[in-house]
Amino acid sequence: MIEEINIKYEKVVLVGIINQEQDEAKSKEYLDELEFLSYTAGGEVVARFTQKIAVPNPKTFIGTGKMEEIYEFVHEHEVGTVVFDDELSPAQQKNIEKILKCKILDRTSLILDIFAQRAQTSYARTQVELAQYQYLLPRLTGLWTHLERQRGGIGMRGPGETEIETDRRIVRDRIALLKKKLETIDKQMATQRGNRGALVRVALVGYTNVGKSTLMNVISKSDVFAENKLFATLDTTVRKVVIGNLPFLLSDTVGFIRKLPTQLVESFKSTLDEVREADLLLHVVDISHPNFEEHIASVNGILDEIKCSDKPTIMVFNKIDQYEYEAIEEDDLVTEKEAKHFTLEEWRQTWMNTMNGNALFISAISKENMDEFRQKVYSAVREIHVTRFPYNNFLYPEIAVDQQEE
Ligand SMILES: Nc1nc2c(ncn2[C@@H]2O[C@H](COP(=O)(O)OP(=O)(O)OP(=O)(O)O)[C@@H](O)[C@H]2O)c(=O)[nH]1
Ligand SMILES: [Mg+2]
Repeated sequence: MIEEINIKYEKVVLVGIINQEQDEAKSKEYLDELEFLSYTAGGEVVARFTQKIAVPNPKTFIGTGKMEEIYEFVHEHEVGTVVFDDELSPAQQKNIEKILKCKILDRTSLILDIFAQRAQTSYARTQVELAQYQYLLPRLTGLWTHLERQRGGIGMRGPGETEIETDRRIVRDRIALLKKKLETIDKQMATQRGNRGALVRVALVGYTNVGKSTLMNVISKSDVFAENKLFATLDTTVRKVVIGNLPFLLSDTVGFIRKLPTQLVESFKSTLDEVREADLLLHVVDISHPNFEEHIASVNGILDEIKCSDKPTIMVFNKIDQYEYEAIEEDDLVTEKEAKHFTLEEWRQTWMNTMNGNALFISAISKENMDEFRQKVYSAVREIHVTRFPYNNFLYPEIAVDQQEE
């Protein structure tokens, strides 16, 4: 018998909405990303459904007609999972499940699922487990328990409610336990970080799949797992890197994403501490991605959330080898120039021009502009170093990095 070696992908259907905040094009981009997320989680997207809806239906998120359409498709094609791009309330999730009679996920639960799949170390697993239980807790409520309890009285005190209460207690206990476990690990990690001594600390941050690990491998000549899936990295890797004559610590960490579940931000506290305690951030951007400006905004939002937006930052625009723009024909006087028509040179003249030279354009894969990258990082690290250790200056006289390389 021939063994089946192909990975079995689950059939998945995506659902998104179009409204004032997200027009058709935006909605498509979000669904593209959701498709990539589904694929990373092991799902093959067989159809997408979108609905123009100003205010989501409080009970079922989308309208009845659209729901019927999805129901028919799902049952005709034996689809097991429907993924919504937006966060569903526990009640909505339950209602939709009843109607569609299949597994219902939203963006948050999908991301949590990927994290769960990819968590390697017991530390990462504990963090993910905590986030999952926090997501689960409000969803343990029976749909009507809230109302029932308010009404109380005869016939409303059933075993159902008690069961839910017991379940909830178990989950709460588990959450408390996991939090304690993480606290202990956090303390250990803080000590470890403290033991790393006086070296300047640099952290790679950025949207998922932009090439942080690849860049880490290139500059530290290490071998960090990189692949074309989302959230390849969950644990932080720290390497000592020497550029010119200057040693510093470089950490590669979990990538960010639009609407990163808050439960994850919270439980990945220690992983993110690496970013919080860094002296310098290298914000890596995939400039070949049509949505890269929005990615930057998402990352900045999370940096803000973890109080890191004031840190010295170098913007590293990666994947220039893959950058493409749409040319406007010279005799085309109608098409208005937008972001997708910019050449790299034109991009440099936009807001990037106001970054005081703290914007770099590289390719970690084809190693373009790596000398400029090294020189820039070297200068920034050196500046932090000599400010911190003014008497140590003589150890590191300024040098031109490229002359020192191999
Ligand atoms: N064309 C091109 N591809 C690149 C470049 N840098 C990285 N990649 C590819 O982009 C994909 C993602 O790279 P990673 O290094 O895993 O990205 P990451 O930012 O660490 O991703 P997460 O850990 O998931 O957050 C891989 O397939 C890399 O080969 C580049 O400069 N050019
Ligand atoms: Mg990575």
